[in-house]
Amino acid sequence: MSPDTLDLTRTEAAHFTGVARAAKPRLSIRGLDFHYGTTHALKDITLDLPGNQVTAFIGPSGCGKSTLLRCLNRMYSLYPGQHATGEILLDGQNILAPGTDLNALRVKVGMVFQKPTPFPMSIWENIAFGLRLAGLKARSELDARVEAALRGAALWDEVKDKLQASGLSLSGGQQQRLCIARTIATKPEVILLDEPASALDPISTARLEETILELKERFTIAIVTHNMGQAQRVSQRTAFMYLGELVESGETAQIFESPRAARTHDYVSGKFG
Ligand SMILES: Nc1ncnc2c1ncn2[C@@H]1O[C@H](COP(=O)(O)OP(=O)(O)OP(=O)(O)O)[C@@H](O)[C@H]1O
Repeated sequence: MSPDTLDLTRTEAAHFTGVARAAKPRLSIRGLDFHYGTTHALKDITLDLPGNQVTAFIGPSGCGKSTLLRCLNRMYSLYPGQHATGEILLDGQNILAPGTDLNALRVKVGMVFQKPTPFPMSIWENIAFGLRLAGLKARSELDARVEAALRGAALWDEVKDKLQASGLSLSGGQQQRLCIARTIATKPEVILLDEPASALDPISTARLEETILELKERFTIAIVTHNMGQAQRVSQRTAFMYLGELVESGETAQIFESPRAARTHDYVSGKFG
């Protein structure tokens, strides 16, 4: 179901999909279509992600949440046969345009995956690795940036006395915060989180959610989550998707308390999932 099928005016439709309300978008998605070969996975998605806010992508399995996230840093470009059309504007530049510098894009738009993926190296090296690739060499500067990243990911106090221990020796929740530290070390503008707590216990999940709320002060964040409580706790805006379409988006409280579309209501109230 799209706003068109509800017979809305263009202004109402813009309001309905959150385009009119989102102040100062950091990312603007316009008319995005995505294909895996012949599978049409995203259909005419238009959505703004405002800066310094968390936007949650929710919807039933297979609706296209992860695909939408993977468009935002062109992750799909690594795979043959996957193809996006439309526009995704970051700082006014269409990142889907041919000739986009994908390495530079992925520094600006960092990503954290479902399962923690620390490199098999020390905690310090996990973070210094990307900084070195970005050209940093001085040990004192690397130390300072490693510490700042670990503090930003709320991990410093737990690891400051064992920076040379393997990243793989940390708990699952700590590993996920290490991956966040690795991502923020290179100072991205946007952080993409693909079900980052799905492999974590409740205490680690709560810690991660606190970290996400702290990070939004400095970054623009998009999170895919199946957990409706989590979407309400960490996000300021929510986009509900169904069968590759964006059904509606808006402030999180509005989506959960007074959704406009019947299908959104049914999903957030647990009638299907
Ligand atoms: N590599 C792929 N090749 C072909 N089709 C794919 C591929 N990845 C995903 N799809 C299809 O694209 C659609 C959207 O998938 P996507 O993974 O984005 O959904 P999702 O909402 O993130 O689902 P889930 O909540 O189960 O992770 C689905 O129909 C899926 O089968």
